[in-house]
Amino acid sequence: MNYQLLTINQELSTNNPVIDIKNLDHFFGKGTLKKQILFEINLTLYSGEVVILKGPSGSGKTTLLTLMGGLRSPQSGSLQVLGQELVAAKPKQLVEIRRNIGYIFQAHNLLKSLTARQNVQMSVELHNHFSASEIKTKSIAMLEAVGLGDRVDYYPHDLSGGQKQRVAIARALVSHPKLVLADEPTAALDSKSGRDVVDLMQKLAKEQGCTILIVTHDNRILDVADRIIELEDGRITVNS
Ligand SMILES: Nc1ncnc2c1ncn2[C@@H]1O[C@H](COP(=O)(O)OP(=O)(O)OP(=O)(O)O)[C@@H](O)[C@H]1O
Repeated sequence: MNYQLLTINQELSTNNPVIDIKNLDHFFGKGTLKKQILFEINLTLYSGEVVILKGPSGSGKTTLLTLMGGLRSPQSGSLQVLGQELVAAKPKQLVEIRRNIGYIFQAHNLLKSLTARQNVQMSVELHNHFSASEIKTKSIAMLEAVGLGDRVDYYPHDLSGGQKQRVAIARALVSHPKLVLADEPTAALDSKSGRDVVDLMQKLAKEQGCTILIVTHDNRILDVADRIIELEDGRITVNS
């Protein structure tokens, strides 16, 4: 046993929370229509982990994912993303945190009028420290990494569902975010394409050392996870 390596790995996983949530509640609606959706969520995600979030429809998975992604404002408790507190954060701070996160959704959300490369480039252009030629090179390299080196100039309508989702993965990972949030990334795909897509996400996440959280109903992909979290009626019931 290499104890030095073990210690380093332990330090890496315990010292680097990418997400740290404490006593988070969330409500929708106002007055008599006010309804609590999330209850006392406590959850820490560490650097380099692939985590699956599952649970019945309506249990609060997407709500939790959008809170972690700075896509809606958390109301109480504490939610830290990459060391930044999002409870009571200003809209500008949420925008800033979103730059450090890659998002992959069920519908790939590619822009129809842009080629695969241009769709990927858009995400790098948010980071203004790269030159135009660097951005182009990075985008092509990322499309090659997802197996679409021969499709860089194709428009979305000329790509299959699985290929479009691979472009979305390239777009999410091209700027090497520390966190990738994926909401039902395989829902619109057949089982083979779905499998390929999650295998690819896992491989790239491990190569880049980023944390990846996948919300899914798809029991066929559970084995890609280092950890599975289960939500039921807005509460975490499994964290293993
Ligand atoms: N913007 C909103 N306003 C009011 N209620 C909402 C809103 N968004 C979600 N809800 C409610 O919050 C609950 C949790 O929804 P959420 O989409 O987070 O669940 P989910 O586990 O992701 O479900 P699914 O697996 O069906 O996508 C549901 O009862 C839903 O109706």
